[in-house]
Amino acid sequence: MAAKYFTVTWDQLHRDARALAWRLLERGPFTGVVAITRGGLIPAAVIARELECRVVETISIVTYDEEERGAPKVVKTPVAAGDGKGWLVIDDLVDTGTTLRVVRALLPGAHVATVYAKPAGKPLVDTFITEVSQETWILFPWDTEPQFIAPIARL
Ligand SMILES: O=P(O)(O)OC[C@H]1O[C@H](OP(=O)(O)OP(=O)(O)O)[C@H](O)[C@@H]1O
Ligand SMILES: O=c1[nH]c(=O)c2nc[nH]c2[nH]1
Ligand SMILES: [Mg+2]
Repeated sequence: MAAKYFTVTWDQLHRDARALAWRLLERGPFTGVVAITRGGLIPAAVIARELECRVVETISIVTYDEEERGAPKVVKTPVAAGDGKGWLVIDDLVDTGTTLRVVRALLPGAHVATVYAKPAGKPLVDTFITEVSQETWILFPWDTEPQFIAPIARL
């Protein structure tokens, strides 16, 4: 269990992904976007829309089983992105940097961006929007659902 949780709603994710697109505008234009699946798919769709980029590729690295980290496994490589030069790589977050280390080795020329970043992974990212502490677990809207909670007075 993480020490703290940072809950992200669909609205907030959309707003933060658009803020990232604003920041990336001056770093482009890009030949295409590579989404790191699965977490990078939604921010990549928002950013590709804002940057008017129609070419979207995917790379799939499996590193976590829920909050448990394992050895990173590449289960899909991008077909069209070459060494990444001129391409924009998007992920939802960087935590330890394990996933991005693998991605950077495969696409050394790419510009790498995430919406959220934790301190240990920050050096692996070229552009990000919001930093949270290393002990915080980010809860994304696709992993959560609203539920009843007890009144504060009863906790
Ligand atoms: O910096 P790291 O310590 O490598 O952690 C960050 C990665 O972990 C999560 O992906 P996950 O492996 O859970 O797969 P998913 O995107 O398919 O959920 C997240 O989406 C990042 O890709
Ligand atoms: O949903 C997630 N939240 C996180 O904080 C995290 N770190 C690695 N992988 C993660 N997945
Ligand atoms: Mg991921």
